[in-house]
Amino acid sequence: MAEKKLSGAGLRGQSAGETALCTVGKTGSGLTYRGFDIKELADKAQFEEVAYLLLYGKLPNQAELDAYKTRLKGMRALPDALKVVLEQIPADAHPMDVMRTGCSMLGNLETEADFSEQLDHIDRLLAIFPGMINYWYNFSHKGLRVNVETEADSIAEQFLWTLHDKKPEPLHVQVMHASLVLYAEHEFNASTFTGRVCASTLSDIHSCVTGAIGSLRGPLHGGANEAAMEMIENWRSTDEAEEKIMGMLARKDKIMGFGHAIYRESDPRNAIIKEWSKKLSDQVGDEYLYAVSERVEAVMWREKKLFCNADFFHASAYNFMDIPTKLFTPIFVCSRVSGWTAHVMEQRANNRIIRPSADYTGPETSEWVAIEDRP
Ligand SMILES: CC(=O)SCCNC(=O)CCNC(=O)[C@H](O)C(C)(C)COP(=O)(O)OP(=O)(O)OC[C@H]1O[C@@H](n2cnc3c(N)ncnc32)[C@H](O)[C@@H]1OP(=O)(O)O
Ligand SMILES: O=C([O-])CC(=O)C(=O)O
Repeated sequence: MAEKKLSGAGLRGQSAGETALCTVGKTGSGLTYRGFDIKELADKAQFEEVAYLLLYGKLPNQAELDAYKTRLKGMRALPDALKVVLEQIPADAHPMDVMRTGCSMLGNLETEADFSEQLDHIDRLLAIFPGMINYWYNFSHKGLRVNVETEADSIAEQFLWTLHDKKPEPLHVQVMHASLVLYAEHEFNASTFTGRVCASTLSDIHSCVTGAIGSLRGPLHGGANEAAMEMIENWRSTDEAEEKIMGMLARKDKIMGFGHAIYRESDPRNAIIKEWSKKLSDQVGDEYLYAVSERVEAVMWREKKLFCNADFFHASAYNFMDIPTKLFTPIFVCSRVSGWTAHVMEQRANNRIIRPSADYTGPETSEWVAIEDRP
């Protein structure tokens, strides 16, 4: 199978370094983490197993997994000073800005003094992020100071538990595990590359992750799951969806949740999350959202040969689990922090400052004009 032609702007098709963490689109549509196929990981692994694989270099055995989960469970508490900051952030703030601020604040409170401490800080970020965003969400939207030191067994369960302030149902936890596995790592995508550039200056781990959060926020990257939801939630029938998509294509609008910088004919994560979305749709008795999503998928392929990326069916899947749309991209952060930080460690282990060149397009020479003589 021919690979997608990768050339032109956006550094497309240029190698910007080496990684042992992930391959994307090597066979046109494949995705592997340290050689493991994404389908197998999403079907069989808990998110903590995948995080361990990325961060510690191998799949954990049962004793290692149990110990890792216990370690993460013990790292969930929010420092009081972080709670104070979270309580200042208004309800109409974007939750990705809350993630960015929360991560940065933690960097002030628990600064990485030496790279030898990196794994402690990384595990702390993994453990704290779900409770951090949901503490802010519940406080700002409901005046509730939610307990983040729950009995949740995993990061997947912790997210849902701290969001809804109760133990979630097993099916939802299973879907969250799969979702977090799918989002964990993706080679040199924009947010990971941001993190690596920051790491290459020998900056601290919180700066690397804070920068990566900022890059993930945009609708061309992680923000697409929210943007897709905001689009499809307005449509009550498949015919309405088709009519609206045709109109958007005629106006040359970008359809969020479609297309990819590397994959050519499909994103392997889509089939997996789509299947979960269908299961959840049946469970909640949904009458149109899944069908609307499927019609949009069919029309986009028929009209443009554009396929759903990882974000599109995540929108309906999260919606069926009663997750507010504005929290979709923060879930991506709770997962991708594993990949980002694995890349930071990889960069640090074999570092040279990332500093490419630019093709200059400005004037050859400019003549100085005194300020009083300028037009
Ligand atoms: C987890 C993730 O981050 S996955 C990505 C999430 N982002 C989105 O879903 C946003 C929508 N998609 C996009 O904007 C793009 O497909 C990107 C940013 C993902 C990739 O961008 P590129 O690599 O530049 O796309 P690509 O080179 O394949 O584009 C080819 C053509 O298809 C068009 N196209 C690509 N995606 C879309 C889309 N979603 N809707 C409409 N047209 C599109 C491009 O505008 C381009 O048209 P042109 O040749 O007339 O300029
Ligand atoms: O690889 C990319 O460009 C975007 C993406 O799918 C991801 O980061 O998961």
